Amino acid sequence: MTEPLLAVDNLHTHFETRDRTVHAVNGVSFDVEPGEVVGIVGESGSGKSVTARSIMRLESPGEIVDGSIRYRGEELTTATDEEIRRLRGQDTSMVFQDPMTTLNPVFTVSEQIVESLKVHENPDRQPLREYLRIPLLHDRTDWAEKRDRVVELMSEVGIPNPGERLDAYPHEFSGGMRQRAMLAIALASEPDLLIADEPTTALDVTIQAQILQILADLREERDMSVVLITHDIGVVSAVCDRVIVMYGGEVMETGTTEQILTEPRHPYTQALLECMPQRTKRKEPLETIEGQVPDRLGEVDGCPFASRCGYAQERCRDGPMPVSDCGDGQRAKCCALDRVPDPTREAVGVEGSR
Ligand SMILES: Nc1ncnc2c1ncn2[C@@H]1O[C@H](COP(=O)(O)OP(=O)(O)OP(=O)(O)O)[C@@H](O)[C@H]1O
Repeated sequence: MTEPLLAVDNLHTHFETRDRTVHAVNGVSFDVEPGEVVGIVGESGSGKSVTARSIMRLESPGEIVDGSIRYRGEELTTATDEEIRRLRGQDTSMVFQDPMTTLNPVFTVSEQIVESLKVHENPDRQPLREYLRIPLLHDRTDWAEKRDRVVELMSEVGIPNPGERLDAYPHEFSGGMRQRAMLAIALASEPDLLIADEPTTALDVTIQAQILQILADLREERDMSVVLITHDIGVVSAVCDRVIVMYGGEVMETGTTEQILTEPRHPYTQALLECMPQRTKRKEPLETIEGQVPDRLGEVDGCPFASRCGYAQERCRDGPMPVSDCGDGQRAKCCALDRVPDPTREAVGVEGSR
């Protein structure tokens, strides 16, 4: 069997706060194959961003305390700073929800794309502390030779008339254009894996659809893998091949996008789907999941969703939950599956459930 591009295995990332340890990521495992788009979905606070940042080794002030992250078979949890710089400069890129906090306001967008091209050529230019802020340009000598590539990248991400926008600063771009600019910067390093953390959350639905289409096109054209993080399960249906549903720092369910959207087995996935605006009739109030995401992550015995779950019973509050194989690669971490309605059986009118 060939090695996946990315293999996350039993990852635990903790934050030490003044009075306790936050188990933000609590035993997360998943793979990403070359050219695959994997969505990580869950409510706010479920551990999606910390998982993504741990993969990029940007978990600080958190700490990876257990588990493994392998990229092309290379272990990242024990990698040196130099190896991590090389990974970020040449193999993986990340885009964040708010481009304004990542773009440097005092340099033009095109200069920042050039900087990313230079980091790709020489990853040692990129000290860790500079990663989240685009490093200052010390010289502009390569500008002329890089100009054509910048125009190409800007047009690839749908920035209209890129040749006329080379002198534009981030504040002269709209929100959607800034997110495209961030994508161009991320793509300049020709990554095989792009991690996009809520890239469309701040955008209106039309622009959101355009950015998702760009991601889908890029995957086709570049055979790039994407990990797309979103709290909106509707977004995953647009581009993802596979979906990982997270809650309370743990993976609740995984499956193909079709399995998750049409045959969800875990009560949490079913509840998330019921809350989708697309599934609510017009004029009816939006559904919500009762209760709150647990704030004492990792300190609850049993399933973190048990306190909000309509199917929970005594054994759900005791010990680690089993992961059940639901068939065709779909897996759910739940000990009450025999009580949860099975949408596949309901659809054909079969009594009872698996
Ligand atoms: N610097 C930090 N110090 C302490 N706890 C943190 C820190 N960063 C994140 N956490 C905690 O880790 C948990 C997971 O956070 P994370 O940001 O990964 O959630 P998320 O699913 O991405 O939600 P959101 O979409 O709101 O970012 C949360 O309980 C959060 O409060």
